[in-house]
Amino acid sequence: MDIFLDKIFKPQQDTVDSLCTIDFPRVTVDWQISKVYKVFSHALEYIYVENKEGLLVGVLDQATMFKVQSQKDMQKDVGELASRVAVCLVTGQLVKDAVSLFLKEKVNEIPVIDEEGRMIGVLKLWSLLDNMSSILCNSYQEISEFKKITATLEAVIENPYEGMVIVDENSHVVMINNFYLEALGISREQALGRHIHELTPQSKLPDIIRTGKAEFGEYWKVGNREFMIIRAPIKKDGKILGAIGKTLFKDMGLARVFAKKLTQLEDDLKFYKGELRRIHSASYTFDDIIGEGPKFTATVRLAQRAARTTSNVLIVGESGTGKELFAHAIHNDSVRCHGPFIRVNCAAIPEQLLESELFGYFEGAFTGARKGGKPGKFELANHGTIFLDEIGDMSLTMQAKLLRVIQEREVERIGGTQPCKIDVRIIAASNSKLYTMVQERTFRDDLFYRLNVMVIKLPSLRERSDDIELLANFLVTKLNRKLETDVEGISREAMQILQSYGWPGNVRELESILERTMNIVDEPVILSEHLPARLLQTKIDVSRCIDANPNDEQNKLEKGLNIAEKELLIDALRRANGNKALAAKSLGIHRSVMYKKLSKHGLDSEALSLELKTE
Ligand SMILES: Nc1ncnc2c1ncn2[C@@H]1O[C@H](COP(=O)(O)OP(=O)(O)OP(=O)(O)O)[C@@H](O)[C@H]1O
Repeated sequence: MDIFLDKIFKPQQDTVDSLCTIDFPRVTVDWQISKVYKVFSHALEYIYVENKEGLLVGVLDQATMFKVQSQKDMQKDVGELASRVAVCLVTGQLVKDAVSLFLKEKVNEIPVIDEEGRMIGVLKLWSLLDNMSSILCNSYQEISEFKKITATLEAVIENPYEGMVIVDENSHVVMINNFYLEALGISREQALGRHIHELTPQSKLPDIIRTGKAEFGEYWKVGNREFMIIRAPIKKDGKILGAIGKTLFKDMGLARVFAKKLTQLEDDLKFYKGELRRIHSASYTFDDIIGEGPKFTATVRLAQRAARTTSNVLIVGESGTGKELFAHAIHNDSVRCHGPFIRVNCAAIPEQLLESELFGYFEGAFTGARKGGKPGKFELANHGTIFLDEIGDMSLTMQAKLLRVIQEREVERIGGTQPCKIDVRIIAASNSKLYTMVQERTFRDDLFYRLNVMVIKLPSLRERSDDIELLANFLVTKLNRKLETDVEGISREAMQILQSYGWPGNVRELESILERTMNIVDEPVILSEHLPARLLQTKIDVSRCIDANPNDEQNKLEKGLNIAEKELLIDALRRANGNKALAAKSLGIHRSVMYKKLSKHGLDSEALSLELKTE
């Protein structure tokens, strides 16, 4: 203790002198101390404030009753208490129940902190009432805590981008930030403690206190500044303690930018929702299905009947015969037309992924499982239709799982424990091999019979060559839209070639040949020579072009020879890997003759490379 005394207590005469005037306001005592003082005055407390050097620098009001009568006494008194002052000054903490040797009283010491948080002195207090001093010390501790919270709150409120005002239950301002003060054009002193209507007559905070209901996104104008604001009641245990008013944006300019971004986001969302709906919806109806032959129209009628039932449907047919087109049309003609249409190509999805694609999975179900999990196609198709294309390519294990889904009408995500009920109609499609597969036991017969409730067999294009002209003309119109071309039609001769071809790829092949031809023709009409050589080959083989129309005035022999010549040229070039000199040699003609003939048949390098590629 002596060490502290030596270090800290160095009485100075002039300081002690000045104390005699008891110039209290010279000491910066923050509001907490003022509050403590108020309590003291009732309790007949004696209070004085020492500075860091341990000297008295002020005595609080009623404490003028303090027993210090002379400068000498004062010095003595201060000296007596200096030991505890030292402890307090060093630690900066409250010292409770210290015993004053001089006064023979219990003394409490509270550090005096200035507005910048520096400790400028120590407040000594001792009570004539025994426990009063410690009660006051406890209040001091609580007040200190409160001060810390207030400081944090003030830091939060002092947001340079938002205005904020807090009123008590009587609508008197208890807190207000600089932004708000600036907007109002007044100082903090002018605002604190005043009724909010004195600052902003139009404020609705009193209404918020009355109703207890918050208001969001309200428009508020102060001076020439406009804001969007929210007003909300401050409640504790159901009781309204006050209200808060807060601007949402620094100004309306920002609000407008925000609103614009929001609108943009909403538009994007609408677009993506639309896209998703489009992806998950069926695009075609029965009106898009072209064909007038009796066999084909009977098939369409059967499909229309199937659409109106709730049964599963199996569509069989060669590749490109329109199985998916029919599935779309059936869905769109069914009661589920407003539900999703989900397509799964069982052949395109690797075996190990098919299960998770169809049934989905939970997060962490397996390595690489997406965060949050993923719904399966069956879940996505709920209340709609799932189209299982190429179902014959599904493994026996998956077939068993699919059968369970069909029977139980529920799916269980991988990694899950609870199956989920689904309401999905299945349309499956396969090429005609499915029957053979059942016989060979590579396709489960029980599943086959579950799917085989309504069977739509689509004829190949060969079987309905009477529809080729109609289809080809329909496809030219469709492709003109897609390619932005103006092809007017197909010449009679070219049409005859199309009709005599075998079409192993069915309508899809017809569509792709027309697309490719339309991309290269300059003439308004597709002529026979525009068609790929493999179609011409068929024509020569069957010699139908020449025999087709006996009334044709043109030289049929010459035409046939022309076609044969073109085909021979292409064939020779293909064998020579496109090398014209070699091809000419193999045909026994001069290279210049070869060039002339290529030009005669419109086989410039672009057309030629297409021809060579197609085979
Ligand atoms: N009757 C038709 N009328 C109009 N377009 C058709 C017709 N049949 C098929 N198409 C068209 O032919 C193309 C192939 O049809 P789709 O994909 O439906 O055949 P698919 O039998 O499902 O083929 P795959 O078995 O290879 O999946 C599509 O562009 C489709 O629009």
